[in-house]
Amino acid sequence: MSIFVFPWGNALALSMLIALIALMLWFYLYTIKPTTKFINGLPYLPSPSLLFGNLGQLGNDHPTNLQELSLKYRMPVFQCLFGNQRIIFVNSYSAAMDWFVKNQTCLIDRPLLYTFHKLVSTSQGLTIGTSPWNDTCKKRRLNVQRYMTTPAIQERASLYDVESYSLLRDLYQDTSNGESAYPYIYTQRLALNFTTMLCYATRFDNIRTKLLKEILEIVKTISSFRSTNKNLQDYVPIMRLLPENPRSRLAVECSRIRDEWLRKLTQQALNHRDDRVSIVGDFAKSDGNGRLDLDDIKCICVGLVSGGFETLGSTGALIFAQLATEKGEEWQERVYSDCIKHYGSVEEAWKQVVLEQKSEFAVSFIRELLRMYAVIPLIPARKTAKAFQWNGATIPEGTTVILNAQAANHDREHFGDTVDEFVPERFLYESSVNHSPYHFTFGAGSRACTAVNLSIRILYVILARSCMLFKIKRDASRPPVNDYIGYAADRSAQTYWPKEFGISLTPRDPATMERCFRISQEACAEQLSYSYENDDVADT
Ligand code: HEM
Repeated sequence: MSIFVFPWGNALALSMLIALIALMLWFYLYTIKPTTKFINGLPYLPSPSLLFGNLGQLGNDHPTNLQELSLKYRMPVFQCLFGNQRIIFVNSYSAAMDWFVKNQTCLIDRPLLYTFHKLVSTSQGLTIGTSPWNDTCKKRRLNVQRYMTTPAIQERASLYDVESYSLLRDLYQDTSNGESAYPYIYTQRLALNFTTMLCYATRFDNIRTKLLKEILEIVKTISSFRSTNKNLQDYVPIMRLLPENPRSRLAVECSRIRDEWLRKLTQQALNHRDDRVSIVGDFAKSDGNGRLDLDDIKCICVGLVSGGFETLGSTGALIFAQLATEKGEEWQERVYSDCIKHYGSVEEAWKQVVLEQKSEFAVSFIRELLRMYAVIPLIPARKTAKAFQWNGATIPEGTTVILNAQAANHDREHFGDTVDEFVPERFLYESSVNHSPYHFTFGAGSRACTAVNLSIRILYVILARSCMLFKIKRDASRPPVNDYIGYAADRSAQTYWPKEFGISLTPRDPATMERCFRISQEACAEQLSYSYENDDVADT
């Protein structure tokens, strides 16, 4: 018998029906209805599912699948749905120029992400790279530029010196017993030290320091919260309501640990404000009357450390992955002879490469390395700050746009048939590709990486100094993977790092190596003494 025959039953059924409709409406509005409208006139990815949008078509490797779909449907730019979020992907060199260079003022903003911005970044505030465009972000970005100018880079030449020396010293020591080493951990330390020296005047001399390991782990985990395919809760809101979301718990825990070591490093820099040069020290000496307050400085520093260390660490290791190929032996000789030609002798080259990038071949090699491996293949999302027209479509304000740098860097129409090969001479001669932007690995336009020149300089120093002193050999039992897709250890990460491989370093001439090492030891005695391990205030 049906309940509908009783008057009270009718009321109950009606309430239940209303509740059900309200629930469905809420469900639709909260988790299914796209956050922004379909953009007329802009191509789109077909067949989105109700709950996940087009995410199901992108598998584990978003950049490569987006690149393939763009080629398959002949759409360099398309809109698609990630859960209920509409996102535009830009996948070719010329479209990247149109969107991110020509229309850069329209793309100056960044969207907020649920996991990264609501869970991870609550305590330290937003870094430059993750902040929407506002007066605070503008002020911080302008201040960071002060440390990235050509004179500022020259002034901090000792940083390139001390870190490249320590890298080669340890790689040599750890492989001189006939063993091979995976250079990534060494280049990670170089990158981390580089940024912690800049910000806090502290470095890690011992590659096995516990805090160093902890930092490397935490920063990697934190950056994974910005990856497009590890954070379903960013795009499918219903996931946020699940009671035990392990990703969210991990996010909160990581941010707590990070705050703790940042507090230690900041304290250490404050303690050394009078005897060491650092961004935190600069601020402290100005007695807080400068244009930045302590919150600004903390945010700038955490942004520089996290922005710099993974990208630079990965690209640095990829130098060795290329030098350890068969052709790499020839390239080592070429860097060596080009440096001798320009600098005169090994010792002179060792001293001068931190000040001048005279070897055109080494510069072209680094550019090609950056083009080949976009270590952040999907550039962190931008948001349109104002509407603009593209190919007849109006792109409204508030739209999320992501540049697929991997696809743009491997655009056959722009780079020709050798696009997927590593050609270190590519940017050496007059050619249709030898102009800025050479590639999109640093992003482009108004929110491009602030540290392009500084990064190229340190990569140049690593390459030149390695080839001046050593012959780099691969471990045949664990050779590097060099293709631009297969090289990445985890294709679902936001920043890629190379799969494990082994190299060893054999000195070209042991006596010259010793002399060059001594030159750096003496020139950088002070910086070497800034080691975290030596500092008794480390754990205060
Ligand atoms: C090989 C090395 C590096 C690569 C490939 C790289 C790549 C990138 C990319 C792709 C972006 C986003 C750009 C965009 O949205 O268009 C970025 C932003 C940024 N990077 Fe780098 N980066 C590197 C090194 C560094 C270093 C060493 C530092 C600091 C010392 C740094 C600091 C920053 C900052 C502060 C931003 C935020 C810019 C903004 O949003 O306004 N980067 N980087």
